[in-house]
Amino acid sequence: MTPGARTQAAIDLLDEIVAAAASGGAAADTLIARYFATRRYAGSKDRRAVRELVYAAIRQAGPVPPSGRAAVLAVADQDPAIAATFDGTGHGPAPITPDEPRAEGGVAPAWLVEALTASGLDAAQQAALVDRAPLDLRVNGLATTRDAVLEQWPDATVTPHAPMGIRLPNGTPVEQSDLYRAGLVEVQDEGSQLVGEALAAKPGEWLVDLCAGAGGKTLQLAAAMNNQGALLACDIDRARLQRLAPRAERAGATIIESRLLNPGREAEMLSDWAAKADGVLIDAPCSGTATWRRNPEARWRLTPERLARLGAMQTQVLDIGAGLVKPGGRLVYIVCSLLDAEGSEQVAAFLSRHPGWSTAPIEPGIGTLHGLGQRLDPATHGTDGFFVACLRAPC
Ligand SMILES: C[S@@+](CC[C@H](N)C(=O)[O-])C[C@H]1O[C@@H](n2cnc3c(N)ncnc32)[C@H](O)[C@@H]1O
Repeated sequence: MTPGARTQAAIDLLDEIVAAAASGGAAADTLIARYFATRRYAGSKDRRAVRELVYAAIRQAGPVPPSGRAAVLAVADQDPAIAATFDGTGHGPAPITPDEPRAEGGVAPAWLVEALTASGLDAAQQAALVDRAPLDLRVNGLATTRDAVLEQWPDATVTPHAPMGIRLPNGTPVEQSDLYRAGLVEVQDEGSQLVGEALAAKPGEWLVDLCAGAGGKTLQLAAAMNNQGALLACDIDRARLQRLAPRAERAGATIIESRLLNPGREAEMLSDWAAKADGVLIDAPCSGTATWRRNPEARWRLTPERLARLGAMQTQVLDIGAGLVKPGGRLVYIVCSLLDAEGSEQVAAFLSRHPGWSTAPIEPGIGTLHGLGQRLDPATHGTDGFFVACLRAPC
């Protein structure tokens, strides 16, 4: 592809991404993969260049841009090499005309910036939410040690905070490596590893991962439990939960039972675990405001109405989880969002609904104390952002 054709491809893709954000359609990564699946003439360098330009344009535009062209023009204003490709030749975009609209810059739409500011994030912390994320892996303690992996993977370095974390250069084809295939490592952001440790899982315990998804944190819990005890992984999303079994097999995690829950019937379907768990992990559905580094167009999809719906889901999973915890047991609540409405305020509301419950310290501490929990954020800790709180049931 010529440089101009690559720019036009980015514009076309951004038009699709903007439309998908408005209609709740496919994610940017999926749209990019589909686009190239039907354009075999595009080589790997073309694909990389188009992808980079698409993501640069997404990161640059705080509010939803009016068009793909406006989004790329905003990048071209900062990058003369991109601006030069608007020459109207071949398959390239038409020349830039005076006063063409540009995508508005910024971190996010104005209402979200306001909510982030009210949640205590300064301008630098907000800007870092749309930085590029590193490629972090968790070493599977059931199968090996971090030192052994570091020896076999010369490109890897240790992550600064998580005891089993390693970092690789972005773009490393992890899933094609022998170490990954043998179950010695899992892709997991360092922040996710740190908050997964907040439950302080121990061998022999009975634990529930209530919102297990594809099991990223379930596998971490199984490793911390050294495959001893009972570990129940639940979710209402069949497709996600189905991905756990092959991952568990690869990782050699043998104590996991997975259970698909019917929305609205969760407590009934978990009645055999009522008041039995030593600990419950709730990695709740949330807006993902603190993982924009990985899918920056998510900030174009969030609306106040969706945020309110997510809040109702968080309240619901917290109440379901509380019913599973034995007297004196613990519940760890996690969201990958830095909005107080999804974090500390949810915990405060939980405490007012559940007399006798209290917050408990997380040892060792994670990140920065914030409200009724602790927080990690990309600017301060170099990880994805998380809010995490530990709650103790009355005895
Ligand atoms: C943040 S994701 C979990 C990610 C996962 N823990 C991990 O580490 O990869 C939140 C999950 O909560 C699930 N969820 C939403 N409502 C639920 C409910 N009522 N009961 C159980 N899971 C629910 C969603 O399907 C989603 O998979």
